[in-house]
Amino acid sequence: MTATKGLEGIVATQSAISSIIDDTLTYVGYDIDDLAENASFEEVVYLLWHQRLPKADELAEFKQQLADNMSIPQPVLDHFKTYPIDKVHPMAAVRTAVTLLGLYDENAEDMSDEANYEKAIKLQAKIATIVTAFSRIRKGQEPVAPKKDLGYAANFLYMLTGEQPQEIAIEAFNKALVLHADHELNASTFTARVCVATLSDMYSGVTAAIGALKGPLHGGANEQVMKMLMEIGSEDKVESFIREKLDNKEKIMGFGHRVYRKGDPRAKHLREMSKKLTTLRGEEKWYNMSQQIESIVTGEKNLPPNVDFYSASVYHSLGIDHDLFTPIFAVSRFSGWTAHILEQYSNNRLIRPRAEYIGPDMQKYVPINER
Ligand SMILES: CC(=O)SCCNC(=O)CCNC(=O)[C@H](O)C(C)(C)COP(=O)(O)OP(=O)(O)OC[C@H]1O[C@@H](n2cnc3c(N)ncnc32)[C@H](O)[C@@H]1OP(=O)(O)O
Ligand SMILES: O=C([O-])CC(=O)C(=O)O
Repeated sequence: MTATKGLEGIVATQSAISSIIDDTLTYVGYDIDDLAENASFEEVVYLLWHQRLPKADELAEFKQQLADNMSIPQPVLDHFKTYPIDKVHPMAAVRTAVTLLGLYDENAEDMSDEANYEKAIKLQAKIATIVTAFSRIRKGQEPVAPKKDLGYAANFLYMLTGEQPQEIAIEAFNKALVLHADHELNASTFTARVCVATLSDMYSGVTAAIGALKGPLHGGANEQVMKMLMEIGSEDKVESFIREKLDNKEKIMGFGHRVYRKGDPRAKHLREMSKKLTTLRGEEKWYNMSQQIESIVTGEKNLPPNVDFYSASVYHSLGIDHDLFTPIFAVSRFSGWTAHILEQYSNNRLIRPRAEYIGPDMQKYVPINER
């Protein structure tokens, strides 16, 4: 038995949800470029869960179901107030809140198909409220209740700020949600599938996935990218900063990918949005600095940017707090996680690989006073 480090290249399951073939990403066979230009996030969620696009009446009903399920139990809101608020990373808060939410779902343990689909709706609806409510409560603001007549992207921004968002912000945020929704067997989705393959419940599956997304080698990279841009501070400092990092063999956050070789197809959409939004905000420097970093890292290491790189300056331009970038990734990825959980349940087998043992051989127990 020989281990493959990081399971690189191992095909661990079959899935009909999304695919990455020759650097092209599709959701259920629809090219991500097509969906990014044309689809609403709700349509994409429906697509991932049903493996087909909704008809107009189905979409209207689906949007209504999401809007109807957005409010969260008062004890979950109250619980936020008990956190050591200035020390808690929002991803940790969200992880705890999602697990707490499970306690208030009387059908949490019901494993019927209908109950699991309903849980997926509830989770997708409520995660937007959890993230936005936590963001407000930690600033001493009251949470803002969702508006039933707003779409998902608009509602998120509305609940975050308490103000009707501008069309351009809704459009950009919707596109970002579409781009982050699913990505084959990435680390957090794999985590969710491993968890529920034991026939554990959906709340456990998404909680496990949040934990995996949080890390800086995965979803946590978008916050780190903004941290790096802030640390560099200005365009004239980019070159020396990045070259020093590369010389020290440090990783540049937002670059590289386990699967893509030529480039992440989502990055170009975010690059374009970054240019547009930073310009509108009069803060082109974040885009210019990002471009400079891209040209150095691509030139020196042949590593293209991934989805996390330009999403940083996009979210920053939307006025979003930097430590909310990864929770926002989670808001979108809930759709993919729940789609994969439903798929796993529908054709389940325990996921249990083997380890190549490299420890010492057959040792004899030594009594404690002889060690
Ligand atoms: C949504 C997402 O999860 S997208 C990914 C988000 N994560 C990041 O942006 C973090 C930075 N990137 C990375 O750490 C990696 O590229 C990963 C984790 C995404 C992929 O990792 P792997 O496929 O395991 O590649 P691995 O980490 O083994 O790197 C291979 C080589 O490329 C180098 N490398 C990979 N990424 C980077 C990077 N961002 N900056 C500099 N060098 C890098 C490594 O140092 C290594 O070099 P070596 O062979 O000389 O030691
Ligand atoms: O697929 C991966 O390894 C990481 C990624 O890009 C994602 O989850 O969107």
